[in-house]
Amino acid sequence: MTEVSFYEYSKLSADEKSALLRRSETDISGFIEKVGPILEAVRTEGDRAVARFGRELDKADLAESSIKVTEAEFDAAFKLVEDDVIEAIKFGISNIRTFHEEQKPEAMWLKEIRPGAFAGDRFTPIQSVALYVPRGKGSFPSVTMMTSVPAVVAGVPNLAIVTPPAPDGTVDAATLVAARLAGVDTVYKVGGAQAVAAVAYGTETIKPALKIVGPGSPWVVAAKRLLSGVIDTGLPAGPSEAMIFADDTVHGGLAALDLLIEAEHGPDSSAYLVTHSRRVAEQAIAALPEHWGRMTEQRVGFSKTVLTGKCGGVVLTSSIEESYAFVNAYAPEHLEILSTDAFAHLGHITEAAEILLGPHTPVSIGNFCLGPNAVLPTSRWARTYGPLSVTDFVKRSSIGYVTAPAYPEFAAHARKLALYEGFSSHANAVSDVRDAYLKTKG
Ligand SMILES: NC(=O)c1ccc[n+]([C@@H]2O[C@H](COP(=O)([O-])OP(=O)(O)OC[C@H]3O[C@@H](n4cnc5c(N)ncnc54)[C@H](O)[C@@H]3O)[C@@H](O)[C@H]2O)c1
Ligand SMILES: N[C@H](CO)Cc1c[nH]c[nH+]1
Ligand SMILES: [Zn+2]
Repeated sequence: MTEVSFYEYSKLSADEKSALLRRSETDISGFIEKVGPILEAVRTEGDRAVARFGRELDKADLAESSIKVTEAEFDAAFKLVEDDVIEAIKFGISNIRTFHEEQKPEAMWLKEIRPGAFAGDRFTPIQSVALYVPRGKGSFPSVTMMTSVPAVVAGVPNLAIVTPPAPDGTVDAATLVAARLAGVDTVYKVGGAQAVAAVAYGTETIKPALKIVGPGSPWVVAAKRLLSGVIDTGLPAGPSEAMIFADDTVHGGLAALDLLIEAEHGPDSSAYLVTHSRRVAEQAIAALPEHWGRMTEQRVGFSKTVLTGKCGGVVLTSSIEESYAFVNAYAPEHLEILSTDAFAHLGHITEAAEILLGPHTPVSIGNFCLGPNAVLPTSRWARTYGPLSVTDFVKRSSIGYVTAPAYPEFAAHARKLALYEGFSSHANAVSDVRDAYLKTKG
């Protein structure tokens, strides 16, 4: 008999309520301590350390000379992956591309701020970005699509995927298929903390990048934290998490089915069902054993750990308003609104990285092929970050242009403020000294 964690929200103390908001990743100090030497080894030894950690940590048959995936390996991958999986990858890439092309900002906008004075923004691609594709407790062609497509749409000229090698020294074949179909040709066989260090510092084989994006295990999260002064580490995407919000218009068994989606990623996942309907809560708990009967042993193990532990379970609230409040306080990575009138709830939810509406939009569809990005902020970072997007692959420069007729008014105001702040060169540059130069050509 599996005891799923069950909470009656209104009966919890303030401390118990805040404990529900915790993720397994909240304390990664243990990982930080252990990744320090890995990062230092990669910095000082380069490829030698990358190959050694591949052998030690991934148990991979990896030599320094085989860190970079070859053309022949790409070609072989297309033969290994079944046609219907390749079709599904193409379907996903097509939708993800449509979504991200829509999202791409205009290359430049300019507004006439005052007559004769213009200002705006220009967006240009980041020159090099590394895409982390996990491979520990699963392989992730979907993460390859979700990171590669927006990067290609943004026009990043130097893209490279880093992903852990399998014991036979290969990269997951579907990941290679997805990479090539999305338009990324460089893949390095390196994962975990050593991957973050390799792209931050560069090695003999691996080119350094300005930024790394993509989700990963706490080893990856810890390395990103330590190297955030060396490389831009993008949005914080750690162990997967989801919240299923259900009102009283759906069957609890459906809620349980979807609760298991993200709970099966690993023992460090987080997954809650929140509902004000006791019927839904009870149906969900009762349905879990049948759903577990259709899952692999490994995934049953992971999801049981999550749903019987401190980062998952069923939360019964005393009202729908209390459910909204819990969702917003939790700020989940993925949120499903299970209701026959899902749009009615949407306005009440402000803190969630991805909001999927109605019984036909399970997290699985969002994860693989709907179009929006499934690389999302975890650990309550949805309160300040959004999903990975095209804008993560570009940087913004502001543009300004003041014409001669508009200049005097701006100069007068700028000079006053410069003098007030005590900056004499700032003030001189908008004084009669400039006027004199402007009147002469040399
Ligand atoms: N937020 C998102 O968008 C999103 C998407 C997909 C997956 N995820 C999450 O990403 C994570 C992927 O984790 P994973 O483990 O499957 O793959 P991973 O590639 O992130 O981690 C595996 C790597 O960790 C390193 N490692 C493992 N044990 C180690 C040890 N003892 N010492 C040092 N390094 C060690 C190894 O180098 C290994 O290659 C999961 O938590 C999953 O939930 C998140
Ligand atoms: N749920 C993950 C993001 O948290 C994405 C994913 C890919 N494959 C399966 N799931
Ligand atoms: Zn998932």
